[in-house]
Amino acid sequence: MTGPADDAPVAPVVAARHVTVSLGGRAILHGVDLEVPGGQTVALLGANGSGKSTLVKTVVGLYPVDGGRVELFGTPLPEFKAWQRVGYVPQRTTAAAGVPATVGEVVASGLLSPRNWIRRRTRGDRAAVREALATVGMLDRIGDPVAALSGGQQQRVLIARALARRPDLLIMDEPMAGVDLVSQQAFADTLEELSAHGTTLLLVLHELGPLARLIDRTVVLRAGTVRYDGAPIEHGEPDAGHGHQAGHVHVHPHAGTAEAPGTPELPPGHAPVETMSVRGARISRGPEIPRSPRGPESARGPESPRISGGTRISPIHESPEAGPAC
Ligand SMILES: Nc1ncnc2c1ncn2[C@@H]1O[C@H](COP(=O)(O)OP(=O)(O)OP(=O)(O)O)[C@@H](O)[C@H]1O
Repeated sequence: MTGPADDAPVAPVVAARHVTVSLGGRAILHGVDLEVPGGQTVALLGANGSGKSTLVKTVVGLYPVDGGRVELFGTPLPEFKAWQRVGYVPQRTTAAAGVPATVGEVVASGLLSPRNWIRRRTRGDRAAVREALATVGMLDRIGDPVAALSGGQQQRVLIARALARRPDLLIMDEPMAGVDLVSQQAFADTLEELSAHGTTLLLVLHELGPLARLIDRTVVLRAGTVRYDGAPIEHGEPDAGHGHQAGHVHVHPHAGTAEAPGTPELPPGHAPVETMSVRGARISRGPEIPRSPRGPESARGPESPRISGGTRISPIHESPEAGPAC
């Protein structure tokens, strides 16, 4: 029998509702709406300066909102405490940051919050670190100083740092930047495995590239507003090279269904899709096509399967201000 709880709507993992953000006295985001249901993989695209990093930083609580609100797993951000469920890899800086730490230490730091920084590592922590490093193909470098790694390898260490806490939501800001092609493919495989286990992925990208096969949906920002939200498209830059008007966006080949009759309407609250080209044809609206096998209910609970079924780490309880691993 189906009880009332079974019928209860499942909250999106990420919900930004009419979010407005100002930085340095300038409005950067202008009423952005974004909902990411559990298990979905969303690419956030847009030109330089369109507000992608600002949006994801706002989602993880690094920037305050002027207006609107953000919810994670159905909880308004000011009350959100389950940061162990969230992994965040910022736009590439450096994993070394002048600190003479080893790869293993940097990854292990992702398991700690400011409140438990000096607690001893448990066996479960060590297993989580090793598993995360194996996932990004860096386990053999666990004892090396991060400063000795290439930029791409440092990026993989930062990704492992986020993976170590086995997040239900993983947000990454341009994770492919500076990563060589072979590593990009390996990284795409890693994300695919995470996604298959129900991890929700929000990825800031300039183009889909090797991640194209994973992407369920693309959202394009322009000048701090959502200009496209729908089927995967390769990139959200104006396409001068193809003779279309500036502002048109290209549809990824997988999005061919956008041409099909009976194209579903965008859900309420989503920005209308601007005119775009689909294999040479012009359409004015694109469907949102979430991958069906993983519905919202697939957002994992605490006992859901993890990257490879390894030893689980103890949950680390953090204060709301502690923020995600980043
Ligand atoms: N801390 C800040 N203070 C003031 N302005 C900022 C700050 N951070 C970003 N901005 C401005 O906000 C706008 C959006 O920047 P943001 O980094 O979010 O864009 P982006 O789409 O991520 O760009 P990119 O692809 O180049 O990383 C830009 O005009 C940028 O100069």
